[in-house]
This record gives sequence, C-alpha cells and structure tokens, in this order.
Amino acid sequence: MCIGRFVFGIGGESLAVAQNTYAVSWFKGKELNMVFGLQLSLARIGSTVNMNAMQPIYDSIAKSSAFADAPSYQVLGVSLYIAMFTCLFSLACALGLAFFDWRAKRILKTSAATTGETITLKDMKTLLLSGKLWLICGICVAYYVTVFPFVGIGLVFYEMKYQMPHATAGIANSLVYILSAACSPVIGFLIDKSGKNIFWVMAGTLLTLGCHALFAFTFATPFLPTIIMGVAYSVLAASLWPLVSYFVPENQLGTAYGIMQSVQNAGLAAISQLSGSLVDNNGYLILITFYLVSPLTPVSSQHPQ
Ligand SMILES: C[C@H](N)C(=O)N[C@@H](CCCCN)C(=O)O
Repeated sequence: MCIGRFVFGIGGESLAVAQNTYAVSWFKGKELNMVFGLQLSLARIGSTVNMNAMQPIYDSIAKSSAFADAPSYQVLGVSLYIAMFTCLFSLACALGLAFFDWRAKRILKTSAATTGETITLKDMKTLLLSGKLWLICGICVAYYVTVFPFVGIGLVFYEMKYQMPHATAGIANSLVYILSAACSPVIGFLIDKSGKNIFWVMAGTLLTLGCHALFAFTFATPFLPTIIMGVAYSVLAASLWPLVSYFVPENQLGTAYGIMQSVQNAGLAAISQLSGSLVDNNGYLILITFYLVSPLTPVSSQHPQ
C-alpha cells in the first residue's frame, strides 16, 4: 500500500506542477486567477465525489452476488479498479492537451507552453535564493496544514464534538470542498478584476483563522465556520498559486511550482502525523488551537504588493 501511495503522490503532484505551469503560460495577463479557480473547482468536485462515492461503491460490490463470499481486500481491489477509470480519463485529457499544444506550436511556429528557453544552473541559484519564493512557500505550507489535515480528520471531529450522526458529519465535512467547487471560479474572476492577490491571500488566511477560533472556543453550529472555511480556502488558493507567476520568469515556473509543492507536501506529511497524535493524546481543543496558530505565519509573512 505504501508503495502504491508513493507512486500516486509522484504522479498526482507532478500533474499539479505541469497544470500550474501550463495555466500560467497560456493565461498570464488574461484571466489567470479565474483559470486557477476553475482548476480548483474541478479538483474539489473530484475530492467530493471521492469522499462520498467510494464507500457506497465498496458496499454495493460487497453486497453483489459475485463477491458475496469474497474477502474484503478483493472487494477493495475491485473498487479501486473502478476508481482507476477516472485516472484513464485524466490520461485521455492529457493526450488531448498534448495535441492542442502541438497544434498551437505548429500554427504559431513557437512552443506554446514555454518560451523555448530552459532553466540554467545560474537561474536555479537565483530562484533558490529568492526570498519571495520562500515566503510564498511559507504561506502555502502554513495555510494548507490547517485545511487538508483538518478535513482529513473532520468526520470524527464533527461526530465527537457536535455529537453528529455519521451521515450528517460526512455532509458537514464535505462542505468545505463542495463550497470551494462552487465558488472558486467566481472568486478567481473577482480577484482578476481587483488585481490585489496579496490582499485576498490575507483575507483567506484571516477568515480561516476565525473559523478555527469558532471551532475551538464555541459550540455554535459548526455549519457556519465550515461554510466560511470553504469560501476562505477558495479565496486563498485562487489568489496564492497565480502569485508565483508575477515574479518568476516563465522558463523557471515549473521548478518554482515543483519547489512549492514539495514544501507543501513535506509540511502536510508532518502535520498529518502530528494532528493524529495531538488528537489521540491531547484531544480536539489542542489540535484546533494548533491550527489557529499556524495561519498566523502566513499573515505575519505578508507585505503589501
Ligand atoms: C494537489 C496540490 N498539492 C495542491 O495543493 N493543490 C492546490 C491547488 C493547486 C492549484 C491548481 N492546480 C489545492 O488547493 O488543491
């Protein structure tokens, strides 16, 4: 399983780096934040379908006559084969993209997704010494560790703190992603119109901070902070990722996004472990208080655009 997850991580994250680089190369100076919003929206539709569909798929295979006596790992294997079809769909889309890129290159007599320049060792050194890049990486990791691991353990959190039945807790937990799927493109459009990415990054961070405070210190309905968190996450993600393209030259974008994803994933791996151990040993109040402190890092590391 660990090998499978390792390969999955390499594939998924490389895909994300390529997606971000293509998006900037094709849409910079146009509606870039909206394009990132659309990408986020589709990614979150995928997460929501995954969160809600896999268990029913597994249950219906287990109940089917063909697998009535099958051990659970076989039922799981068949469920994962079904999930594999969405990866094949993704591959088909990538092939379509390659075709359009090749066609654009032929018509425009240029490389569509790059300037034709490749990164040099000198560029790499300049990039690695760029304070702005590391600040964005800091914002990214400090913010994302308060959202993805929170959603990861959210189901049990809603069940335990708010005594919600399993199904209601599942709905509450999916709300962050459902809202993000619905509103990310609109938010991206609004960010394009205002052109103030750093302001929106700060707004998203502060709103998320408020949500964690409500989760930690009140027993008011959790639906309100969950809904706000869905909107705040969309605001942050649609404004943060395009920000890289404002100061990194086009031939270094892939490397810059690769560094950003690596830092993000290193933080997520560590904080997911820490979240589990904090919940088990200290309870949810300490965990949410920890989430409350983490976004302060992005707020304190931002300066006006
Ligand atoms: C999957 C990746 N590690 C990630 O965090 N992606 C961001 C959005 C990246 C911009 C769109 N390609 C996310 O919020 O899911």
